[in-house]
Amino acid sequence: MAVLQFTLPSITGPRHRPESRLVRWPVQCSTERQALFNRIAPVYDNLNDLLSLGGHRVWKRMCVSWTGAKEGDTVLDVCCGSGDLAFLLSEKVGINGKVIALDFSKEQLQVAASRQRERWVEGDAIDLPFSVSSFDAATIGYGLRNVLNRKKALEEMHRVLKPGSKLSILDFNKSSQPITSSIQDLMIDNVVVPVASGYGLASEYQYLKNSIKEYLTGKELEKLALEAGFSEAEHYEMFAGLMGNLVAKR
Ligand SMILES: C/C(=C\Cc1cc(O)c2ccccc2c1O)CCC[C@H](C)CCC[C@H](C)CCCC(C)C
Ligand SMILES: C[S@@+](CC[C@H](N)C(=O)[O-])C[C@H]1O[C@@H](n2cnc3c(N)ncnc32)[C@H](O)[C@@H]1O
Repeated sequence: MAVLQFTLPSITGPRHRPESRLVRWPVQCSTERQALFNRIAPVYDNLNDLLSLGGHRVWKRMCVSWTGAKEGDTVLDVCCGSGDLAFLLSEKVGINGKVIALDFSKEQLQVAASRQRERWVEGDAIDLPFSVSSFDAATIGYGLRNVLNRKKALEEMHRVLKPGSKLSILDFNKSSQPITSSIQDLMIDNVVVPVASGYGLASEYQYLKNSIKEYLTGKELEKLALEAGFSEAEHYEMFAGLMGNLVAKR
């Protein structure tokens, strides 16, 4: 059985930040969001492992499995961040396949590029620099919620996918069950944000909570995917409804 190991990164970063660096809600513009993910890039992976006790790696494996990606495929990971999903996709497509990973955060891409050889592209999810029907599968993990124009991003992913291929969208689940929503809030308010504040990132992780509140439910995501042109869309809840994954067919 794999032993989960967490390297507790040294607590770095300014404990007190000038007012101008605090993240205000709503984070209305793309540049502010870009800056937020640039700031959290150095500790992003370690905090995800620590705060989810490694659980996010299971949820990401499920996301990739739902794409149906196989040996030799050419696949895309949008909002790739530090590259977790891209690495899992490269396991699926093998040496004969190709993984392209896109993000608009330079810092996140630098972390990813330091880890593996995938093709890393700096770009915007709402204006993908790829031709029509380029990919056999695509993922977007914990990304769509952070994109301002979500429908445009879905339309772009639809455009670059081959007919019949799948898009797998992993994110927090905006639950319609009050108890689930309360547990999510409790974890974020009492664990996630306090731990992040030790790294001077309290307001960045408070943004996380606000963005989940502003996100779409599973049913709303299914509807938006169909409106964006996908022929089928099915949302699956995971981990007692705290996480969710939408699988959309081109
Ligand atoms: C990989 C995960 C979150 C990625 C992520 C997404 C965002 O939009 C952010 C925005 C701003 C700052 C950070 C992020 C961000 O990290 C999911 C796992 C990591 C979560 C931070 C922890 C979630 C904890 C669960 C709500 C409950 C876990 C219970 C149990 C201990 C496993
Ligand atoms: C929470 S991280 C998710 C990273 C990775 N997919 C994972 O599962 O850990 C969200 C990522 O989306 C990127 N992002 C947000 N909006 C974007 C956009 N419009 N275009 C490209 N990347 C974007 C951020 O820079 C960040 O790296």
